[in-house]
Amino acid sequence: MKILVINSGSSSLKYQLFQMPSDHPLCAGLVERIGVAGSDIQNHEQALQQVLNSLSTLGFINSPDEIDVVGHRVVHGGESFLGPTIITDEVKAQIKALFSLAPLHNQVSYTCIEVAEKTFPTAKQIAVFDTAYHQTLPDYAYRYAIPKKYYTGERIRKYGFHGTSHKYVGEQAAKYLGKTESKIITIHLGNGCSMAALLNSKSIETSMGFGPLSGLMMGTRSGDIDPSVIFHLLDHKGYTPADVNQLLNKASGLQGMAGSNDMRDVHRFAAEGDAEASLALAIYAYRIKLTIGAYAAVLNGLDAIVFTAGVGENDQLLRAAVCRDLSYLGIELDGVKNGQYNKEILEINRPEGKVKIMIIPTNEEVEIANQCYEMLHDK
Ligand SMILES: Nc1ncnc2c1ncn2[C@@H]1O[C@H](COP(=O)(O)OP(=O)(O)O)[C@@H](O)[C@H]1O
Ligand SMILES: CC(=O)OP(=O)(O)O
Ligand SMILES: [Mg+2]
Repeated sequence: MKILVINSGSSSLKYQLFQMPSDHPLCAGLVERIGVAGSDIQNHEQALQQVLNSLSTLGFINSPDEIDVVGHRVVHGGESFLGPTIITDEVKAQIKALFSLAPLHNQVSYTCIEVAEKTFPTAKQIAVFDTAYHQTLPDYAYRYAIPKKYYTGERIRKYGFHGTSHKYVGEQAAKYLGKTESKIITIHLGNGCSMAALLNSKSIETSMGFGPLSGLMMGTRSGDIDPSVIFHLLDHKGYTPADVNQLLNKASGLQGMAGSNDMRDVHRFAAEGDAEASLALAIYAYRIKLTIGAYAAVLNGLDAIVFTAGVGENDQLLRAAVCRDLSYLGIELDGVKNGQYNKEILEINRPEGKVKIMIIPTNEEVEIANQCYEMLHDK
C-alpha cells in the first residue's frame, strides 16, 4: 500500500511517500518559507504542485493511480474527529466550517485536499487531525470559566493542537523510559509552538486552546495575551477585529518583536546587538519555562521533558535558556550533549539529573501514515 502524506504547516509543506507497512519513506521533502517575503513560493497550492511534479520527474511514481492513500494533516477537527477519518463531502464541509477557528491552517489543508483529490482521483483521502489527541483532557482543563451555554451552544472550549506530534514524540519518550506509568512534558517548537502534559501517554493539559493562538510565544503569533488588550485596541485605538486578528496571528511573536519569524534570523539579529531580538529570545524561553513549572504541578511529578520540531530540535541556545535554573525540579542540562543532536533521539541531561531531558525528532508524517494504515487494516 502506497501512502503519500501531506503535512501543511503555517509556513511549510512537508511530504513523505511510504510503501506501508515500512515506515521508512521512499522519499521525503519540505517546501519552506511559504508566503514569506522574498520567497519564490507564494502559497500552499503552488507548493503542493511543485511536490507532485517532482515526485513524477524523479520517478517515484509513474502514474497517479499508484497512490492508494493520501494522508492529510488537518489542524482543527473540533470535537467531532477522534481518529483518522476518510474524507467525504460531509467531512470536507465540517473542515470548512472550522475555517474561522484556525485561520492559518484549515484553509490550507482544504486546498491541499482539493488539489490531491484532482491529482489522485483513485486514492482514498484520509484526514488526521491535530486536535484528536487532546480529546482526553479533563473537563476542568478544557472548559473556560464562562457560562455553559458557550460550550454547549458555541462549542467554545480548549481544543489543543499539534496532537499528532505530541502523541508521536510522547510515545517514543515513554518507550525510551521503559516505564508503564510516565509523566512527560512535550515541547513542540516550530513556527507554531505548544506544550502538552502527558500522563501515561494521554494528554491531560496543553497550551493552545480554542484556536492555535494561545499559550507560548511563536513565529508570528503572540501566544497568551490579556484579552483586555483586544478591547482596548478595538474600543479606543480604531482597530477593526480583522486588524487585531492580523496583529496577533501574523504580526506578533518573533516576527513582530524581532522582524523575522525564522528563529535562525532572530539569533543572528541578537548576536549583532539588536536588543529587541534578544528580548524576544528571552520571552520565548521564559514562557516555556513557566509552562514546565505549571505542568510539573499538574502531573505531580516529572520523568522527562522532550524538545521537538524545527526550533526544539535544532536550537541548543534556546534549550539551554529554558533549562537554566530548573535544578529544583531535577532538570539539569548537559552542555556538551546539548550540542550533539544528529536527527536521532538524544538524552541531554546530566547523569545526576532526576528528569530526562530529551530531543526527539518529530515525524508527523510517519504517525499519519501509521494511523491511516492501521485504520484500513482494522476494517
Ligand atoms: N538550526 C536551527 N536553529 C534554530 N531554529 C531553527 C533551525 N532550523 C530550523 N529552525 C526553525 O524551525 C522553525 C520551523 O519549524 P517547523 O517545525 O518546520 O515549523 P512548521 O511545521 O510550523 O512550519 C523556524 O522558525 C526555523 O527558524
Ligand atoms: C497548529 C500549528 O500551529 O501548526 P504549525 O506549527 O504547523 O503552524
Ligand atoms: Mg509543524
